[in-house]
Amino acid sequence: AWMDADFRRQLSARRERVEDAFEFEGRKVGRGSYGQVFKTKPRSCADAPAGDYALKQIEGSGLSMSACREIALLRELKHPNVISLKQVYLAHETRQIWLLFDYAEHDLWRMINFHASAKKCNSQVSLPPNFTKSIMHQILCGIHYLHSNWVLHRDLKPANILVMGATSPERGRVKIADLGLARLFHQPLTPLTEIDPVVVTFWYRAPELLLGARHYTKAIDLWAIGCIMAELITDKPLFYCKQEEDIKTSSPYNRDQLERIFSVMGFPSQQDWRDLPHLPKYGDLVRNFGTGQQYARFSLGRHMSRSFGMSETSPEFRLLSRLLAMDPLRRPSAREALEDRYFLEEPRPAADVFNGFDIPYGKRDFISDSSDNKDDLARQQQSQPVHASLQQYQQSHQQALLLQQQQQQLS
Ligand SMILES: Cc1ccc(-n2nc(C(C)(C)C)cc2NC(=O)NCCCN2CCOCC2)cc1
Repeated sequence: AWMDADFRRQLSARRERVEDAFEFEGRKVGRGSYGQVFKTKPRSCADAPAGDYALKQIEGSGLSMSACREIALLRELKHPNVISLKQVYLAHETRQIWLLFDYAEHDLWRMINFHASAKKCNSQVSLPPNFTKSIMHQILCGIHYLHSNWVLHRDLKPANILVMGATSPERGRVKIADLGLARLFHQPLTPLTEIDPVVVTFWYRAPELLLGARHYTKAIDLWAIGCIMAELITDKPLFYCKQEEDIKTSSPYNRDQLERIFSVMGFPSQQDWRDLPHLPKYGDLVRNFGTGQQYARFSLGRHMSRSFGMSETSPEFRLLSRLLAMDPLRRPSAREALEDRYFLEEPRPAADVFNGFDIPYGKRDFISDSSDNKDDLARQQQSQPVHASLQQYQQSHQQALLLQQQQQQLS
């Protein structure tokens, strides 16, 4: 061996083992094709500051391409709105790779589901008036940082927008992450189902990708941010489209998803999107949709005003319609979006998206090893039964109100 045995033994004896430094048995919060994630705290002997951490055990062994990319990428990036890699552990015996992150208790997927369920049971959950604006501002700050470092996200969706919990010093701060399928190739045409059987959603995919665009662009990330903004406002995925169980087609062209986009946005005319006819799947588009006359009366303004009473002249709507321009060349850059009037007028975006309000969401569930992957994943994506966390929230909220009244009587 190139390293003499005695020296190797010394190194191995001194190397900090992840299981010696952290306690994570039975505290798995995530699992997918990319690996598994545990919620953990440092043991007293570890030199990590107190607090919650996320330990990601990378799938497979040795320095796989995806492990290499994640480590190389994350160690270069440092921004308050981007997940930060704290430490890398290499377990030599098992050739396992562990990544240590600050733990994020919440994510937009679970938060939006919580509000959607609360609406269904007619329970009001009070949120600060600048909630959506604060989240949007921090997503755009994070994406502006990534794009200025020529990093494209490629898979922005609510599940990848994390928010720090009440016990974190960064309470209510957005952290952009990528929990999803560790894509082996960065071509948008790789059928994701080859990598992971979990059904992927196309709800956040820009129209040019669905029409065969061969390369990801910054504008593709901005489209997804527009979809997330609409979902924060309405608690519903804007381009919700039922998913076929197993997506057989490896083609990027997804007729149902395009149909949903057109029934919200209307059909793009020549002057709306000059380059449309040059896209690879334009032939399929014409074959399936003709001249799109049947969508003539649809528009985003009509959709948002009819279903959510949003005024087409409000700054909120104007930013949304800029982000959701069908022609990628007409979408704003992250910087241009941050300079939009929406962020300059009251109420201003806040550093803590909860603005000091009680955080109503439950903690992440731990997933056990017993049940098989699919159920796990379904349950893992389920938030804690809403009524439970809703009751907890209402009780703590009632107590807070009662306390406030007593204090007022006293003062
Ligand atoms: C192959 C691959 C996979 C992921 C990445 N990746 N990329 C990013 C961006 C946001 C910088 C683009 C973040 C990650 N990794 C990641 O979020 N990791 C998961 C962090 C786990 N959370 C930490 C906070 O608490 C909840 C769990 C890169 C390459």
